[in-house]
Amino acid sequence: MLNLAAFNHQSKAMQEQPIYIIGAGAVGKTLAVFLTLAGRQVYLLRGSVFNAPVTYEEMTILAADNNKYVAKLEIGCLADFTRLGGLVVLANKAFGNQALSVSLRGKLNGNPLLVLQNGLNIEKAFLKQNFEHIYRCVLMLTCQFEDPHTIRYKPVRECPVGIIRGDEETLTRLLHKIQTLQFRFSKCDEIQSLIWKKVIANCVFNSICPLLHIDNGIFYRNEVARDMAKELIVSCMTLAHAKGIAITPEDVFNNVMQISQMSDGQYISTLQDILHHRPTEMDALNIELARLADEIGIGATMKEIALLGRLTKLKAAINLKNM
Ligand SMILES: NC(=O)C1=CN([C@@H]2O[C@H](COP(=O)(O)OP(=O)(O)OC[C@H]3O[C@@H](n4cnc5c(N)ncnc54)[C@H](OP(=O)(O)O)[C@@H]3O)[C@@H](O)[C@H]2O)C=CC1
Ligand SMILES: CC(C)(CO)C(=O)C(=O)O
Repeated sequence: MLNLAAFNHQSKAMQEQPIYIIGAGAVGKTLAVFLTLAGRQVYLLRGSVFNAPVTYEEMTILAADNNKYVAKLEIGCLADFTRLGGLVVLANKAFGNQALSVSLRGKLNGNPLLVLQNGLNIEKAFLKQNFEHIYRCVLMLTCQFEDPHTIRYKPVRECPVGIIRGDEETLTRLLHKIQTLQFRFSKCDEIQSLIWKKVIANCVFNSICPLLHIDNGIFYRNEVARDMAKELIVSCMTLAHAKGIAITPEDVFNNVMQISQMSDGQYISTLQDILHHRPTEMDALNIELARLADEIGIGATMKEIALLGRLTKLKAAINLKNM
């Protein structure tokens, strides 16, 4: 049974602790601005750099309601802390998780880790390192740099958060801690099906949009693109069902259409990566789904998903070489 006095005491303690956001990119900076303006103590830490001097940046978030949210952010590194005394939020690229699971080991002291990244099985490294509290958020928003100090932010809807390893009480407390009016989170009991729904949506968006060099609204505006999305979604169902994930193609398609409409004009994160000559997260999207299908002998069902993933990776690699 829930001990209310103890819960309230721990909630108050967590409210007073800082929040550490790892990954000073579009999502990390957007969240840091909203939390700072809501009065939380926030440390934004570089994900790809372990040790460097602290810097200060004024960031402006342009929201969908045309309001501007401005805050000064302090940006440091993991080496500045021997211990992280509060909630740790991962807003770095998921391919950095293996190395981060090693540099974060021993620094969390039982504090929760909240993963804000796209992809399937991205929590694996932290599970292997026996992190006690791992929570996963499915991001339903877009953040895009307009210039180095301005980010255009379009939320789609509340971002669900569920337990990978941990407990309900900690989840409730951490949601309370990171909730703001502009960057909304909600508690979710079935996080695995939402992860799969989003990953399949990402397989469609994060390959087709970069390959066409077009914004997210294409599926909402164009019938041919919409039909392609439907075909790709249907092709993922055999794998999802074989993995015990109870989702329907209609669920995923509606998700794609909602994201497409709400983020019309924004570029998908993978296209932003390619345009900035950065590596992509394809290995945790199309390539991971194709790998899982191969593993259980149904690789043929994922041929198109795999090919789109490989083409997107190739486009990113060519762009990296042409820097
Ligand atoms: N932008 C968007 O609209 C959306 C993004 N997402 C997801 O959110 C996550 C963050 O994306 P976003 O903010 O757009 O990405 P950005 O590239 O803007 O920022 C990610 C940050 O990750 C860090 N990073 C890069 N490489 C490594 C590495 N090898 N090891 C550790 N850290 C690394 C860098 O941090 P630093 O500079 O601090 O070193 C970088 O600033 C991704 O998983 C993305 O898929 C999901 C939905 C929408
Ligand atoms: C599909 C979308 C826009 C939703 O948040 C996304 O995940 C991305 O930009 O990578």
